[in-house]
Amino acid sequence: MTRGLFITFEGIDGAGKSSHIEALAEEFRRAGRVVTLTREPGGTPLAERLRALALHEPMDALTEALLMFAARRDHLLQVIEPALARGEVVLCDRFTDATFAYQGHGRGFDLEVLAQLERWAQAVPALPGGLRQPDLTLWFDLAPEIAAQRLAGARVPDKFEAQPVEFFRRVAAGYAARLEADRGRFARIRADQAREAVWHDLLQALRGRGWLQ
Ligand SMILES: Nc1ncnc2c1ncn2[C@@H]1O[C@H](COP(=O)(O)OP(=O)(O)OP(=O)(O)O)[C@@H](O)[C@H]1O
Ligand SMILES: Cc1cn([C@H]2C[C@H](O)[C@@H](COP(=O)(O)O)O2)c(=O)[nH]c1=O
Repeated sequence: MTRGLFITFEGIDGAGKSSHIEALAEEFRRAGRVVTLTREPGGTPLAERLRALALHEPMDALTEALLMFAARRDHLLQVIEPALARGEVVLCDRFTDATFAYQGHGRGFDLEVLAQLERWAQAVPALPGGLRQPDLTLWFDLAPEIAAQRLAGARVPDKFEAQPVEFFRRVAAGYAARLEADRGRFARIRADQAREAVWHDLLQALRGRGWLQ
């Protein structure tokens, strides 16, 4: 059976992830793969309810992190693991790198505690190493000032989108640190380019791994 693939999309709000995720799903379908397109926080009825709380209710950073990981555990067990077991391509708009970037670097919450929560929430005993991680993370790297311009007036901002540019500088630095710690898993996409160039680079990252022709 074809091996499942778990690909995550990451970046600050407004970096351009959603603009490309459906196109990549279509590209995989053209290549004969079944695709599960999903997002975090969310992806199951329970996780979507937790998302509504996390994105709109004021709370401290630990509560926020616990909600993210609770939503993730449900999503992993209900959606991601079954899809990977069926040999599907799972494209997920954000995953645990977002928790390290937003709750860790953005809010300043303890990275070691996040790492422990990650070990519990992503435990899949059948896997070598026992922990589910993405096969590839596409990091849309964009300056917070440009992202803010792109989002200005586009929609009513949620709790995170309403944060000042300094918050997103810390979040972006968090993503850069995650890439440095695990270079093999990440592809950095320069998101300040025109859409066509971003799409080209994204496809190259997939082709370079032999996952698309
Ligand atoms: N390469 C690009 N050049 C200019 N504008 C872009 C580009 N890519 C996306 N945009 C625009 O920027 C805005 C944000 O894009 P998009 O919603 O895809 O970002 P996102 O990373 O998914 O954001 P969020 O995480 O907040 O949902 C949209 O208005 C989109 O049309
Ligand atoms: C998974 C995850 C997400 N967030 C934040 C990041 C975004 O501001 C929102 C999700 O909105 P999107 O439009 O779907 O990108 O949630 C977070 O702070 N921590 C996380 O783990």
